[in-house]
Amino acid sequence: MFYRLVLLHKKLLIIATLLSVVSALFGISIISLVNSEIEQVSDPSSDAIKGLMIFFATLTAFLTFSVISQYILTKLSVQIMVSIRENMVQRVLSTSYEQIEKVGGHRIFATLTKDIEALTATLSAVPHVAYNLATVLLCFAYMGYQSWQLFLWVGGVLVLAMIVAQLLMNVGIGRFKAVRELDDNLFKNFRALIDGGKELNINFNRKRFFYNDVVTPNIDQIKTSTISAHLIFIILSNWTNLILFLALGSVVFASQLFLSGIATEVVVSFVLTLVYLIGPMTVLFNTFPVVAEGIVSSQKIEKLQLSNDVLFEHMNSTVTPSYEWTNLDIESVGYEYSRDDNDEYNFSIGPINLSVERGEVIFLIGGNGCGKSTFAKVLCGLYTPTSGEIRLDGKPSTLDMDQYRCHFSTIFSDFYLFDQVIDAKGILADDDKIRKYLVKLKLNEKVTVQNGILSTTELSHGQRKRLGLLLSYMEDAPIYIFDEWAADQDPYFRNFFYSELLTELKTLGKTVFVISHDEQYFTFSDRILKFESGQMKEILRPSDKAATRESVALV
Ligand SMILES: Nc1ncnc2c1ncn2[C@@H]1O[C@H](COP(=O)(O)OP(=O)(O)OP(=O)(O)O)[C@@H](O)[C@H]1O
Repeated sequence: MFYRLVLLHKKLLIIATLLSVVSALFGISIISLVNSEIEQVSDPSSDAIKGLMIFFATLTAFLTFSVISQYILTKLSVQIMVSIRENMVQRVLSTSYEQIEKVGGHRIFATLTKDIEALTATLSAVPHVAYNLATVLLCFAYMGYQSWQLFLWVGGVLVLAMIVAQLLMNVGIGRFKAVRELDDNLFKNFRALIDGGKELNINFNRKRFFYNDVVTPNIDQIKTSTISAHLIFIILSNWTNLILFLALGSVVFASQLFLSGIATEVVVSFVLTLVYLIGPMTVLFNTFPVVAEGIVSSQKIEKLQLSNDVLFEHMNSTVTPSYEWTNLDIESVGYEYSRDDNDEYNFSIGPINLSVERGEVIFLIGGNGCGKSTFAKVLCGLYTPTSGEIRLDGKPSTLDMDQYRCHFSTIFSDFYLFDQVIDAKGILADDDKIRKYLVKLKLNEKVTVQNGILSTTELSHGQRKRLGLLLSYMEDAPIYIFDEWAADQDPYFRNFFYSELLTELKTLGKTVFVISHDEQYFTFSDRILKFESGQMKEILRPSDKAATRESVALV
């Protein structure tokens, strides 16, 4: 990812780096100029005015190129941040629901906040590193040009420093990795803090336990690990500073003790260059922790196994369902939840065989945990079958999942309510049509709509579900899945759902799957599929004359 993002911005990066090199060249020229002026201090024939003018001209050029390159670098940082954000949102959107569920929302959330920030900081540091590295390399070249013997001496000291620095860097990265793992847990706790607000507020003992025994130890661990990680980089930074001074001292002493043939001007020039180098070298050393955190974040992002399919060309087109479909065939379909290392048991459904025709109203029934919702998620393409095949008019669902999924509109029990109402074309729906359904669902006194945007979604649970129904209705999909929609509705709306809405949808030619425990309404189904421990069998409806004893004991 790191490499890909650098490539994406290579043009600006190259321009910024080239300007940085030019600016660094002017920096070196200033040193060289000062150096030659020192040599002429005792020479009365020297033209100091001319020297001064060149000095100011060089200063101006140095300032101009520095400002321009820094401006481009800042622009680059912002662009990098924008593209990391876009890239991550695209990757999450391209990732299957299955994988997101498996990874866990808190980890994705931690990545969307923490890792994006860390990666942005690292990538933004790349040009600064390039700028300072260019300065350092040019200074080295300048020193090498002045005296290769003295340069070898300085180089040896610096290589030694770099080997130790690399070892320290590896330890630091390891410690940042440990911190990052703890951060995942912190985000999980943050989520509990918000989502569990009711439970925490009502029960003081839980609140105390959550604070003292869950959150505080987590935060303390992060504190200790972060300090220990930064300690490594403090040691690293001081070590490299020390080495620079050591190089400075060694130039002075080595030129006296071992390399006595070297001219004083050359030694002075080396000292001046090394002093000048303290600035760029300090910047480079200070970016070590930033780079380390970026590396850890980049590895963390890859570990989430988000989709790399971020080619969103088709984002500009709409997928359209076939309203005239005739056959939905579910052939030997099975699904098994993937097992975690600490899972002793994992649930599976199937093999399921079923053939559905357009316009059928099918009830899915069975006790808690028998696999109804799991089947519904497989049916609408949120989960990919682990065995068997689903075909719509003979076309396997896996050929084009987005195309297949667009045939469904769903309301699961943990549904999310968007405040933008969109129609079948994926554009904001017509206000008058929305208002008609707000009235029908008795929400018109609570919610208004303007340009397809609902005024509020802050409603009671039952009302929110009704609003969910409105959104689903406006999507105008050929197939609907309602997962215990009526469970928390009052008798009026429960009756409305089974006796009016289902009939209306059927009349419109829609196919409806209803997960239900409401036995008294089973007569509104065309077919009933009963689930038991992941297995499905079709049973007769209670109203059927030929009903068997089994059809009476439905759940
Ligand atoms: N995300 C998941 N990861 C792993 N296993 C899961 C997951 N969701 C559900 N399960 C397993 O699948 C089983 C069936 O769950 P499912 O939600 O399909 O039941 P259900 O029939 O819809 O139940 P209910 O009537 O209570 O809604 C659960 O008992 C659980 O063991």
